[in-house]
Amino acid sequence: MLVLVVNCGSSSLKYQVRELGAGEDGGTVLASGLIENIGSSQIEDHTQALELLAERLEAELEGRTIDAAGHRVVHGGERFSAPVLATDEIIRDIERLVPLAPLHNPAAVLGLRAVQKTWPHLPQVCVFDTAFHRTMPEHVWRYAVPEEFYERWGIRRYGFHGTSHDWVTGQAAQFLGVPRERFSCVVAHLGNGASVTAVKDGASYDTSMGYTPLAGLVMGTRTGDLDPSVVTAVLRRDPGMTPERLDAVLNKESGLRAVAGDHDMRAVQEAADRGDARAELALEMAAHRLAKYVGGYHVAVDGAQALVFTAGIGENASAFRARVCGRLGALGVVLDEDANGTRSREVRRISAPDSALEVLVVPTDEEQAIAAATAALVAGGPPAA
Ligand SMILES: Nc1ncnc2c1ncn2[C@@H]1O[C@H](COP(=O)(O)OP(=O)(O)O)[C@@H](O)[C@H]1O
Ligand SMILES: CC(=O)OP(=O)(O)O
Ligand SMILES: [Mg+2]
Repeated sequence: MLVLVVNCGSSSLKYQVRELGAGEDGGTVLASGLIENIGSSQIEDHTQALELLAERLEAELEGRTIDAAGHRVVHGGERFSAPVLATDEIIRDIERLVPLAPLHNPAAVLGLRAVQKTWPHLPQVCVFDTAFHRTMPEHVWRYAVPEEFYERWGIRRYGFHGTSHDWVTGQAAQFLGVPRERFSCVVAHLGNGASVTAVKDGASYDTSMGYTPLAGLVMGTRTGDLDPSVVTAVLRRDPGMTPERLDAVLNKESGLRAVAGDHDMRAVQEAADRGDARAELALEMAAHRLAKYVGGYHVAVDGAQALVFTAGIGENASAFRARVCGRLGALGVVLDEDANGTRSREVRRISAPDSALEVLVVPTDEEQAIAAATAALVAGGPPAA
């Protein structure tokens, strides 16, 4: 089966075509690419991007046709706890969630509609970032605010990056030879967006992102956790400030970018290595925040068996991993410096034999997980891992 995996951003579209055999997990990649600058004079909208993609695929797939499409949908609200086949009704439901994820969901809706227009009979599957976190207990997902915030506006903690946290948890359990339902760990997904999840008995118990993907860790351009009074204070003091502008500041002009002047971990690490004090401060802030979460989540899951690093920074930034693990001595974490410094695309252990917690690096693969879930739903096969 050929599955097109689509990850729509507001101005970009990432795609992969994967071939999956019967019972195969994620298959092999036949084609992949990125269409950028959607909304510019060359590519007006997502429909036009999909037309361009269809043309590219016709050339790349040499006459073979796509059997299904799987979409990453960031916000599934309370309704979706698993992947679903997209119907008109489902697409309208995702559209209704736009107020909860104004930066992420509109693009997914456009992508679903554009695929529908370009390939009218293609089965489409939605895979939600929030779905994995639907197992969080109420005392974790609640905010201590008046009840009507939740009743009227759905204000609660949802959590994101679930497809990645779920996939990485399965890989880590398998690597350690522990049955997933008896595996507890802390997963740090550190990309441009970053979140950390407490996994208890194989399921999400707590996670650092909340109502939106702004909460939690210090990220490339996002603040992470912040006293909400900062928001009201700035709105009151700056007469030119609006909620929309402040949203943009907190999401796009904060985090590493605000402190170090660059959002990219490679650039920040290089600057710190040259002795740049702001870059060093930014890294200390990011590492301190993450280490606090790891300690808290170790307690929350009654003792994690492993700490797992994934995504662009988690998989590649060995110096940042060392900086974080260096703060976890109280948990008995001991890093194997050589293993940490070795580059690889494989699941691997980077903790020393006497470490109280296993520390692993697991490459994430959201596309593979989306392809597997899509194939499983369309073929009625076994559910994805
Ligand atoms: N070799 C590397 N060393 C340090 N950081 C890296 C390396 N490769 C990628 N990164 C960092 O990973 C981050 C991007 O992560 P990624 O998971 O690709 O992001 P996205 O959320 O956009 O998918 C960037 O901060 C980048 O600097
Ligand atoms: C939900 C989220 O933060 O996604 P990304 O990391 O792709 O920005
Ligand atoms: Mg990512």
